[in-house]
Amino acid sequence: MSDLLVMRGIVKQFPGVRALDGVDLDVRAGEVHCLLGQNGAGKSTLIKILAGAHRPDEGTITFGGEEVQFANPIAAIRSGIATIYQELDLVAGLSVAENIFLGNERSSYGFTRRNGMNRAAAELLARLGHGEIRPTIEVGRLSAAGMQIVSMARALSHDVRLIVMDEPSAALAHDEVGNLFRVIRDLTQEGVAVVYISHRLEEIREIGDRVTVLKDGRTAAVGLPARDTPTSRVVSLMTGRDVEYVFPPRPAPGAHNGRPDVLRVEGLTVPKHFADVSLSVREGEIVGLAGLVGSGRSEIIETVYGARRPTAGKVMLAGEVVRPGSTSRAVRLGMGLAPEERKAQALLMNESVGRNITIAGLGKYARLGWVDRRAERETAQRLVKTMDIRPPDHRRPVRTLSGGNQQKAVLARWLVEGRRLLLLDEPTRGVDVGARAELYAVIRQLADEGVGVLLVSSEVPEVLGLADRVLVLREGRVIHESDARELDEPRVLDMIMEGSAL
Ligand SMILES: Nc1ncnc2c1ncn2[C@@H]1O[C@H](COP(=O)(O)OP(=O)(O)OP(=O)(O)O)[C@@H](O)[C@H]1O
Repeated sequence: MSDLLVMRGIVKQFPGVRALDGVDLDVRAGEVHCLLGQNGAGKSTLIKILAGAHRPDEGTITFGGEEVQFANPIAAIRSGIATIYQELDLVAGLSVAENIFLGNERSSYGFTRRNGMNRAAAELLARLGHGEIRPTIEVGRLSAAGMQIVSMARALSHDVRLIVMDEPSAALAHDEVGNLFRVIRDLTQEGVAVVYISHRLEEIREIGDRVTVLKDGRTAAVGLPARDTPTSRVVSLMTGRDVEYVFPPRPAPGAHNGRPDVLRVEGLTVPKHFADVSLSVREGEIVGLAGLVGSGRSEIIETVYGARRPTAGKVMLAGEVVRPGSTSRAVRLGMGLAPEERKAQALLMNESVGRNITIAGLGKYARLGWVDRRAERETAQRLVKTMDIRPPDHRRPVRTLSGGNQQKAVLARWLVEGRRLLLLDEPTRGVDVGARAELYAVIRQLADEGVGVLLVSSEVPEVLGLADRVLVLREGRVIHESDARELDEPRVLDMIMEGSAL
């Protein structure tokens, strides 16, 4: 099979960082080519070059046998390359059909009537196996999975031959990932090539044909067979070390019995999201919530934090009632929340990495109205090192960091001492395998120091591997609670999926 895309010697320099230092990539028509690498390895930069969002400083790109240069994203998509980013660039207030044909020349003069556009949109959605999505509804009303399908329909509206997907499964629930894979397989059957970025290695094995590994802006391996390359080899190419998902050792079962509750939640109800949820987290204990997207898991965490008002029930932190609707009181009482939508909810994009880390504890560095800059700086430096944030410079604007490194900055914020309870919503989303292991170790160490942790993750192995105790949620209710060691992945999937099959 001939190569559809050939990238050779791609170099991209940012101020102070050589993000790409001579990268090669070959992609064949009809294959799923996975792009792997640690946070900051250069994956996003490489695909932004393909998408026409960045210009390379050096190197060549050949697409369909011709050398190409993309001046802007429209040029890339018109040549047949579409990119689907994690933060989908859809306009919430426009309809599905309007979004699909946004920026497409067919939208301005191709359709004489709105009906024509809606019909064409319906055809594309049906081709993706999602004929149930109505072209006329507002995109903002769809689920994350639905929006992703609309983005793909938009790509297909341009007759693309290559679709680049940046961590498409990160925002999806387990069953939705299955749907996505079906859509990808149908597309590759038609000869469309897919470049697929993910930090979940088991997915790569399932959907990938070949793998290219980036490390520190260089190609560590080109086009390895996805199914026949041992995971240990892929991981050592990425990290230069032999690590896999390693969970830190846990205290023996029952070790937390008799210790005081940091968090107590009784009969908590937020209509339409969850009902009558009771749970507790003891000092030093990690409690995991397992459930599908939409099971109420993130909403429970937000309500505990005071960001949502329950209609019934109460939340107590170390014996004190947390008043609903007051997140500042929750923070004062010693809660920390790392929310799921980190960029929108948590990061000050134009501020430095250091300030983003120390912001929650700023009161600590202020004396008589002066901020103790040295103490603030030392804390920032220490946490940048602990979390292995790259590049290791706390003065950089956080917006120039790769996605995974931004993630680590948000989590680092809550490692500033003095927290009694950490609420972690998808703490490792977008974080590479090497950093995951470090993050797990940091979370366990905090617990060993007495902090209580309430953890939400879509990755069942993560909940089972890290937590001491697990609560399984289905449709807003707790349907099971036990020691994590008594459960295995198939059993938990069975419990959480049962409801979705109804
Ligand atoms: N606009 C920018 N200005 C300065 N540096 C940047 C910019 N964009 C990216 N970088 C740097 O380039 C390097 C590569 O980042 P990139 O986003 O490509 O990594 P990535 O492999 O996609 O990581 P992740 O898995 O975390 O998404 C990082 O060191 C990052 O900090």
